[in-house]
Amino acid sequence: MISRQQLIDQIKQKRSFLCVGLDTDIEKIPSFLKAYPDPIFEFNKRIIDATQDLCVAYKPNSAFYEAYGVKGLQSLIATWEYLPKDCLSIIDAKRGDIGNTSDKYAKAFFDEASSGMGFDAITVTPYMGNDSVTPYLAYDNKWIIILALTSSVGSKDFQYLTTENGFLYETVIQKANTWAGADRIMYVVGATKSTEFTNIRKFAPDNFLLVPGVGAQGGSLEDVCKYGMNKDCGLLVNASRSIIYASNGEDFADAARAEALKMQQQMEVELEKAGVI
Ligand SMILES: O=C(O)c1cc(=O)[nH]c(=O)n1[C@@H]1O[C@H](COP(=O)(O)O)[C@@H](O)[C@H]1O
Repeated sequence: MISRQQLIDQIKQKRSFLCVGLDTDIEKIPSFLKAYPDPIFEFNKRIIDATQDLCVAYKPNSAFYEAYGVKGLQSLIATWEYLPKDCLSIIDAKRGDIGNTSDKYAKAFFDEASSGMGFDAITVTPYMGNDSVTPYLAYDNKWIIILALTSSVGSKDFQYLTTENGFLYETVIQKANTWAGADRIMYVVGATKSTEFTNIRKFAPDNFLLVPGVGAQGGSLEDVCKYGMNKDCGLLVNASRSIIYASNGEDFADAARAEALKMQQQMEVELEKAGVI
């Protein structure tokens, strides 16, 4: 379990707010790993070993594991067990359902004694409202990360619809702020929406924002920091494909490290610029 203050301390210590996304695709990992009993875990293990001093969070995306049934879940559990305990562990599951079902999702990803996994945080969709989110908050010291303004092209379909309180994504943030504080809730805001960050900070001045969309999706780290960084940093910037598939040869872990280092160095500059470190 990582508290808000511990996360801030980690960011200052590692001079990084990088989240490495473990979207591990059996079709994309180097073929020599297929000789191992659990190639997906073997890949993740080497990526984690190569990057853990450069990042403060890891985010396995559940779809990449669920796609392979029981074996995929075993790889996910083994990966969770291997994650360094000083890093925030985020399961990117994007769940949302009625209360008694959310209870089971929360148990699946938070309750180690039940499922073998005890992630620190989960991504959730807010569409079903308060009772779909409360079951996760019943777990002390765990985080929920609510989809607010996503990096996807389809974000315009619903998230920019106007309500009496402004855009729908603004209403989502205002409402979710009444469910718990910045010590329990983060919001997902896509890096591809960097100019919107100023607006988002009006509604979520203190919350950490999980920011996917740099790297493969083309978002700008500099712009995200310019418009979205707060006095505690307040950002976790995720990169998945650009780091983990930097090479598909035997040097993949070194190549991942080089990419992560490049991002960490840019982050250090931004943290200094903003006076966080
Ligand atoms: O919740 C997310 O993490 C997420 C939200 C969003 O708006 N956009 C987005 O890309 N993501 C996730 O962030 C990761 C981005 O991966 P890369 O584009 O490879 O860096 C994937 O796991 C996506 O599912």
